[in-house]
Order: sequence, then structure tokens, then C-alpha cells
Amino acid sequence: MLLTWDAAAVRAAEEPLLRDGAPLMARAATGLAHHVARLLRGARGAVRGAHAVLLVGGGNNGGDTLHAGALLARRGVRVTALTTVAHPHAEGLAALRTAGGRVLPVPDGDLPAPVRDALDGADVVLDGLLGLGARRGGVRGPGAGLVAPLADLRGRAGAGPLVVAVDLPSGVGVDDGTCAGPVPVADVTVTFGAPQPAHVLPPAAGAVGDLVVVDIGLDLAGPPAVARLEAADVVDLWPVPSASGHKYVRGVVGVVAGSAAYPGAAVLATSGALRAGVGMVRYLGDAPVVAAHPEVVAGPGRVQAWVVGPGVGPDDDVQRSRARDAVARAGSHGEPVVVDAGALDLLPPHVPPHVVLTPHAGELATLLTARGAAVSRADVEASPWEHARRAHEATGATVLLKGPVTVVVGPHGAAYAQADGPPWLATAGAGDVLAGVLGAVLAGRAADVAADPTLPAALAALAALVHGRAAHAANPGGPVTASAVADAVPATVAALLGGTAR
Ligand SMILES: NC(=O)C1=CN([C@@H]2O[C@H](COP(=O)(O)OP(=O)(O)OC[C@H]3O[C@@H](n4cnc5c(N)ncnc54)[C@H](OP(=O)(O)O)[C@@H]3O)[C@@H](O)[C@H]2O)[C@@H](O)CC1
Ligand SMILES: [K+]
Repeated sequence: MLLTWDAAAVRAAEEPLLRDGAPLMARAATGLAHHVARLLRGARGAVRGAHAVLLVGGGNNGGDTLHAGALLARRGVRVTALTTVAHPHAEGLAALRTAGGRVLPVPDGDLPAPVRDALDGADVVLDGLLGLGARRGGVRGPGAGLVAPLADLRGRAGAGPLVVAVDLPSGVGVDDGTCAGPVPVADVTVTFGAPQPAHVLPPAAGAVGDLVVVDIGLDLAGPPAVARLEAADVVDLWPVPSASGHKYVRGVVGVVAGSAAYPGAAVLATSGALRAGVGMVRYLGDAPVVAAHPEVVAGPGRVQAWVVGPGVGPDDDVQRSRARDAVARAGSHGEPVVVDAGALDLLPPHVPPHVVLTPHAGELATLLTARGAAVSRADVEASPWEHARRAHEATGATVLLKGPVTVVVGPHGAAYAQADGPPWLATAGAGDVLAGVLGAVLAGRAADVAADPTLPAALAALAALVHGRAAHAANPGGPVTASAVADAVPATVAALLGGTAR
């Protein structure tokens, strides 16, 4: 599991070490230079003779970058520092000059020719404009003028420089992953001590590239902020049946989905649940689910978890009433419920955290607006983390907000950001499959969910991970359909469990 800590926690961990005189910046710069050299060797076969361009802001992030530049210059790299403030980090600047680096001040406005030439000829650009000290509003001043040219260079297929973000892509909201202005997009981000929420939260996570963590000796105390589940976590979370388990122990999922207009949503949600290995699916509705899946039992009965809402239309009073009953049972009987799509407007004012909402950005905006906050889809997309939290706080539910990075928020600080699927996964019906997979893992672990209110969040992240990986497995590098994603779930689970499911 990748854990992150917010800016205050990282600074608190640095503080006692700095008081004792620990050379944190030297450690950071050494690690940074090491990784830049490794990348240069990989890209061009040698470190010596490469051209590194440093984008230098006014704080210690610029200091790290200048010191790393000095170390690279000593290894035969031609280093040019583009300084965007009158007084960049003094020791770093002196070190770079002593090592033979060149310094070019960047004025406000149009970039002078030498600055453009330096960028044009770079093998690697180190983005050291802003790190932990970035304040909301995006990069301001002369540094802002470097962001667009960098994007142009990166756009040159195969010919642009490598971009390495120092600690963080400059200008991202460290704790909430927002991008208030244009942000330099990195191939690799080298961070120091511990990852921070912006490294995993959207939209900032899209500018991070590969994440490298350099150990500078920090001892992070207190709870982490946002987590990202990794493949190795699946074994601990996935409900694997025991040799003696019968179908009721493995979990029965009740599905309330589909309508005359959207019968396919019911078939897909049921596919997701079946392929994830649930003991049984009971289906309530008129869609041709049993014809598609003969193993499904039609009609009511005991279940361990519900999936309600995929393909349920606003005028379908019968399905809406069934969905409402299932959500009510979550409060009275404790059965977990996945509430998706057409059932999201049926929530009572407050629900327990084993009710898991699975909206996309537009649906989350509608839900928050219905509860008195004027929120647009664009607002949610600009700050998914903040809005998923607001939805959790407003409803009590665990919230899984779907997107290129899926964000999950539950009670007691439970929080996940999953980026497991390819862009191809943004296809009709994929969300129905996800709802089914999530219903299956909630049913399989219903007893544990009853004992741990934070577990639904972990299981929601787990479902997102398996769903995303199934999309990769369904057709590596190419388009997928929702049905193909569902079909790829069993082999994906088997591979992630590494043969433990006997
Ligand atoms: N602490 C440590 O020991 C260690 C820290 N380390 C490193 O230090 C970094 C944190 O350094 P930091 O605190 O100096 O902040 P940093 O990110 O360089 O920015 C501050 C500068 O930016 C400016 N500024 C702010 N917002 C702005 C904006 N939107 N647009 C433009 N400018 C803006 C602000 O100016 P102001 O607005 O205050 O006038 C100030 O000049 C951290 O990320 C890591 O790399 C490592 O060496 C390990 C040890
Ligand atoms: K940076």
C-alpha cells in the first residue's frame, strides 16, 4: 500500500531533524541527482555530456534543485539554471556556480532567446519552482512563463526532454491534489521523505508520472492521509472462500437494476458480481438477466449485500421502491448496499458507512446540489477529493467517486485514490460492472464490514483496483467493452491472489 502524509505532517517530521542539524537538503539533492543521472543513462546511454536545465523558484525546492544541479555538473553534465526570483537559494546558487553551472535569470513576459535555446537543447528539465511551500493559485511570476513552453517541448513525440518534478509538480495543492493553474507535467517525480496526497489525488496525480521516494530519514508520526492500494494488498482484502464454505457463507448479492430503457445495466452489474466470485446473485427486476446468466436466481430472498441503481430510470416506481427498501435495510439490518446511478437520489438524510455511493462527477454534483450546495460537474472534476469528502460528510456514506483516478472516502479518515484502469475504461456500462464487483466483495466480507466501519472504503478501493486491472487484462493497450472487463475479472483476481484461492 502506498501511504501519503500531508504537508504539515512532513514538515513536522523534518523539524526535529533540522533542529539537530541533519543535512536534509543535501540528502534530498543527492537522491535527486542520483535518479536524474539514472534517467539520463537510460535515455542516452551516458550521463557525461548531457544538458540539464533547472527551473528554480524562490524557496528550498529551488535549493534542492540547485544543489542537485551542482552534483550533476560535477559528473560532466552541462547545467543551466533558469532562475525565476531575484534571490534564489544562496548556498545552492553558490554550489552550482562553483561546480561550473550557468545561471540565466528569467524575466516576466516573453522568454529571452538564451532561455528558449536552453530549454530547446535540454535532455532533462528539473522542475524546482515550487514544492511543499506552494500556496493556492498556481505558479505566479516569471516561473509561470516557463510552464507552457515546457508543455510544448514535451509534446514533441520522442524528441522532448525528460521532465523531473522536484518533490512535487510545481503549483499543485499538496494536500488536496488541485491544480489552480497550469502545472508542469513530469515523467518522473522525485519526492523526499514520504509521498504526499497530491502524488495520488486527481487532477495533480496526472502530472506526477512515475513516483520515486528518496529516504531522507524522516520518521512520519500520526495517521497517513490518502492511501493507494497496490496489487500486493489484494490477498489481505479479497474474500477467498474456505474449503468448507457454502454459497451463503461466500455471500449472496441482491441486485436491483435495469429498466425497460436500460436492461443491459442489470446484465452488466450481475456479470460483475458473478465474475468476482460471489456465492449467488438474486435479481429483482424485469431485465433478461437470467437468460444471460442462468446461475442467477430471480426474486427476493436473504442476501448479504445489495447493489441498487444501475439502469434504474427516474420513472420506474417499482425498481425505485425496491432500491429504497434496500437502502433502508442497511440502516435497520446492517446489510451493505452499493448505491449507483438511478438510486443516488433515493438516500435518506443520513446513512451508515456500509452504504457505498458510486457516483461519477456529474452525479456527485447533483447529489451535493440536492443537499443545498451549488456544485457543478466542473467543480467536482477540479477538486474530486474535496467533493467526495463533502459528500461523505453530508450523507455518512462511504463515497467512491469514479474518474481517471477513482477517489474513495469513508469514516475516520479512511481515504484511497486508485489509478488502475486504462483510459479505454471510460466506456458505457463499465460503472455497472464495478458496482457488481463491489457488491460481491461487500457480500463476501459482510461480517467484517459490520465490525469495521472503515472496511467498506478499503473494499471499494479494492473493487476499483480489480476493475481497472481487468480492463488492462481484457485487451492490453486497446479498446475494451464493459462485458469484456467483466469477463476478465476472474483471471485478474486469480493472478492477484497468486494461486492462494484453492
Ligand atoms: N524543509 C526542509 O528541511 C526540507 C525541504 N525540502 C525541500 O523544500 C521544499 C519546501 O521548501 P519551501 O518551504 O521553501 O517552499 P517552496 O516549495 O520552495 O516554495 C516557497 C517559495 O515559493 C514562493 N511561492 C509560494 N507559492 C507560490 C506561487 N503560487 N507562485 C510563485 N511562488 C510561490 C514563496 O514566496 P512567497 O510567496 O512566500 O513570497 C517562496 O519563495 C520541499 O518541497 C522540498 O523540495 C527538502 O530539501 C528536504 C528538506
Ligand atoms: K517542484
